[in-house]
Amino acid sequence: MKIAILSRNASLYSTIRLVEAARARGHQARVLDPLRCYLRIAPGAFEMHYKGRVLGGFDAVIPRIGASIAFYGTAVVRQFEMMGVHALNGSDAILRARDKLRSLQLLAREEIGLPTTVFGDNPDDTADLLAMLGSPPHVIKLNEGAQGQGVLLAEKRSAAQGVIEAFRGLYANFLVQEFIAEAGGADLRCFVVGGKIVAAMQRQAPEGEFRANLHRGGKATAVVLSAAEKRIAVKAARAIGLHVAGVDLLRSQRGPLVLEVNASPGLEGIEAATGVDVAASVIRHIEASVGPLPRRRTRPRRA
Ligand SMILES: Nc1ncnc2c1ncn2[C@@H]1O[C@H](COP(=O)(O)OP(=O)(O)OP(=O)(O)O)[C@@H](O)[C@H]1O
Ligand SMILES: [Mg+2]
Ligand SMILES: [Mg+2]
Repeated sequence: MKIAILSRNASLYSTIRLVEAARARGHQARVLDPLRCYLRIAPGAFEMHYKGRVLGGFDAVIPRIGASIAFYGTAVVRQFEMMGVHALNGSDAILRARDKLRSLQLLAREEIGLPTTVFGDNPDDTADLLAMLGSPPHVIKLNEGAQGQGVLLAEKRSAAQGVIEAFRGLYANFLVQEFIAEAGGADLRCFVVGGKIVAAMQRQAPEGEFRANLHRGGKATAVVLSAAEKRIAVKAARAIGLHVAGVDLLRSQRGPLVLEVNASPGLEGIEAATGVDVAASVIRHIEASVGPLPRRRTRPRRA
């Protein structure tokens, strides 16, 4: 197979590992900066160029689309899809995952456990909005944040109100959630590939911090998931429509709760903590999805 890896940085651990795993399994792999892919759209004809040259002949594309380039990056993934190239994660699913509010609505529809969440616009409604959630502490998070940035804990109602006012002043979209105190600053990152958990780690926040993200100083260890945790992680990835997903769970008194579903989960932390060759399982999944070669679609697939 000829596989395109859409990544802004060819020297990132995740990108390097995907290239290695693809080549080790006999495929061609090429890293493309999504912002250097440009598109031509005409009736029934989709074309893409890269740094002055025509791009073509790819069987599959692995999108690694960071939060800051979601609009452009998913347009490129969509163009690949229109050209009949198999996308590991589809453009629509990536956009769903990027929007935490939309993701939580989709998860709740499937009756998947999650921290109760509220969302509102008008300052006149803030008091009632917080009352809908129950007593503090509350977690306030930017709708499109990542790496724990823009996730805050408000111990008191007045603090929550202050943060909400500040976010509104910046025209930022944010959610307010119940704080799951019994998680004790730990979360579970479940790596789902093709409807199966291939690796899982527990991340523990450092002393005095409630966010378990590795970028916030969290420490990762391999973890054995319960049957219920496996089930909910796989179900959450499916509800968002992602073939590869990093599902974040909290262990709570009422069972596992999904925090979010990430469309481009990092490989470094999880491979280091678990010793699992996650990159190889991603490539194996693409092989199974694309099927035996040679086989090239010549007509655009319907969106
Ligand atoms: N409602 C909550 N109750 C308790 N802890 C929470 C809650 N929401 C978030 N956290 C903690 O904060 C961390 C970051 O939250 P979340 O995963 O929603 O944000 P993110 O910035 O998208 O993270 P990522 O880098 O994994 O994409 C979680 O991993 C968890 O440790
Ligand atoms: Mg996230
Ligand atoms: Mg997270």
